[in-house]
Amino acid sequence: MELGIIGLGKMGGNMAERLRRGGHTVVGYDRDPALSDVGSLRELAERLSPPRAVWVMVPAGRPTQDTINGLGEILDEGDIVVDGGNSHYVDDQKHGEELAAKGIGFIDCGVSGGVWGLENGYALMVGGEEEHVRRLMPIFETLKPEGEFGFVHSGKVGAGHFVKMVHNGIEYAMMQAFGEGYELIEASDVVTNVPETFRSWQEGTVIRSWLLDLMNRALAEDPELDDIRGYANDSGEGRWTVQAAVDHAVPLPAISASLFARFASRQDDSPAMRVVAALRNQFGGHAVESAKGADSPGADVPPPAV
Ligand SMILES: NC(=O)c1ccc[n+]([C@@H]2O[C@H](COP(=O)([O-])OP(=O)(O)OC[C@H]3O[C@@H](n4cnc5c(N)ncnc54)[C@H](O)[C@@H]3O)[C@@H](O)[C@H]2O)c1
Ligand SMILES: O=C(O)[C@H](O)[C@@H](O)[C@H](O)[C@H](O)COP(=O)(O)O
Repeated sequence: MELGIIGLGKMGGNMAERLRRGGHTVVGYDRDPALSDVGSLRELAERLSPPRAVWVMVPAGRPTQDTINGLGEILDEGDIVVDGGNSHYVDDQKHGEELAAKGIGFIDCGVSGGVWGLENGYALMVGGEEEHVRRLMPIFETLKPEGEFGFVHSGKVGAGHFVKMVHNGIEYAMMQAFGEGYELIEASDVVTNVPETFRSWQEGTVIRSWLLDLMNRALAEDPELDDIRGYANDSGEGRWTVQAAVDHAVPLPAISASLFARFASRQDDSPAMRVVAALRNQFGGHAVESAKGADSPGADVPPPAV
């Protein structure tokens, strides 16, 4: 079938390629003219035959909002917009209502698989009306991995991005667990072959997984991960997961801790731990380390024996 794709970066570019390989006709628009097939959103719409389907694959927030506003002006009744970016599910409900007022359908689609999706397929988590999802099925079939799994129509508008958000929350906690296990094994004086240990876990263990495979790939490239600073960014999904947990009063200790660990990774020094150190010093005379490097007067006590 015909599809317009807006945003031809790491994800949209590969998705367009996978769809073309699958026999679909794709017209792509990107604000970067070097990537774009057409010069404007309007030209993209004109190149498609009605009823049209347009897939938005740009960063969440303002770029997605602007694109959906633009499409709302250009598309006609009966057309469908899919938001495949990592948008917040609460934005979907607004986008769905705005487009529905013009007779334009809206589907939110959480996409997983990263830059590997071109070859492996993309896991798709879809929210929207049954009739709209059915129309886009040829596209979903080509994008998803081969086989039984990798596609779900999770519910109404917002459901796709809600489950993608939770998927990413789980992703945060799993990565954090691998990271903490790595740090502890590295700290031990009995384990001498750290990369080999992680490699061995790829088969037979309870924790074998794609993330573990990717960790081994990274360790094969840089066995001590010396070239990477321990600084982890986030693009919103973990925060939204924790916010949703608060809204639903659902305890999420592991995912919350993994989100906060990322925030901690961005600090050169911890104001909170300066307070802890200052208070230990105040009540117990315990030594503090000077920000300038020298120890303060006062002897620390060893931790109690266990
Ligand atoms: N990278 C991943 O692993 C991954 C996986 C799943 C979902 N996502 C989501 O997919 C979306 C795209 O991610 P990406 O990794 O391809 O990002 P990217 O930065 O590689 O590509 C984004 C593209 O969108 C274009 N763009 C930005 N604003 C635009 C606008 N207003 N109009 C037209 N084009 C515009 C940029 O020029 C760029 O080419 C994001 O929402 C992201 O969160 C990313
Ligand atoms: O399932 C996936 O393919 C990834 O989760 C993907 O969505 C992306 O890599 C995240 O945007 C990273 O999210 P953070 O920037 O929040 O780590």
